[in-house]
Amino acid sequence: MAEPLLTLEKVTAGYGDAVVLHGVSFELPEHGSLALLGRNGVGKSTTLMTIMGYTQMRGGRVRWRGKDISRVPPHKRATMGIGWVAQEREIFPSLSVEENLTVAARPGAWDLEAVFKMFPRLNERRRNMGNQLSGGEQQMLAIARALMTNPALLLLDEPCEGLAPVIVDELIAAMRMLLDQRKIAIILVEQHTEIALELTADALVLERGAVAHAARAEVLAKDTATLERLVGLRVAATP
Ligand SMILES: Nc1ncnc2c1ncn2[C@@H]1O[C@H](COP(=O)(O)OP(=O)(O)OP(=O)(O)O)[C@@H](O)[C@H]1O
Repeated sequence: MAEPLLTLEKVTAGYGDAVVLHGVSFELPEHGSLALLGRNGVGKSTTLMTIMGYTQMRGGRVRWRGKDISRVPPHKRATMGIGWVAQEREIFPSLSVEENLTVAARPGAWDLEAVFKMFPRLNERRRNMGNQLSGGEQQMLAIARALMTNPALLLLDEPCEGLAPVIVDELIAAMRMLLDQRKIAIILVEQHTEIALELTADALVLERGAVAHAARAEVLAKDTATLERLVGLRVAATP
């Protein structure tokens, strides 16, 4: 079998003395897609931050294409092909849209033309400063900027949070396009459970920093009992 793109092996990690993740294990294949679900505070963002190298590992391993990267610093992981879109978006306020995009760009299929094709709004706003953008435009810019690094894996932390439904639809369309192209792997943390499960191939539900359930996304989407128990939402079953 082909080597997974990313492997977490019994990862225990947290912040200083606070241990948040307790033995988290999963694999993601090249071009795979995984929804990371669970109630507030169960460790979803911490899992993404651990993959990026921003937390303190207490045990276990993070492997990238088989190589142990547990001690590799975040900037090196970025150059290896891991792109992270933080919940806070972290747009540079005093740089233009175009400057925000080119500042971390690396050669590859994703260039200005490609990201503007995916997000035409950003093209219209290319000379605007980061602080002149709406929340939705900032989120598009954050995703586009991560794509400009031409990652093999994109970590998306609640990209639809707090955005108007019309913008959420645009973001969903963009994520679907990304996944359909099957040139990139995605881990998606999303409160909108139905959206996440519709987009991704696989799903993982965390509870108190541990994996409570793993399933194909289409199977979990119909498993309302598990969703109600572990995600806490009353989710309508997909027919
Ligand atoms: N920088 C930090 N320092 C210390 N503790 C933190 C830090 N960030 C998060 N935590 C703690 O880690 C735990 C897991 O938080 P995390 O943000 O990973 O959860 P989450 O599942 O992403 O939830 P949410 O949907 O609320 O973001 C929480 O108890 C939180 O208080």
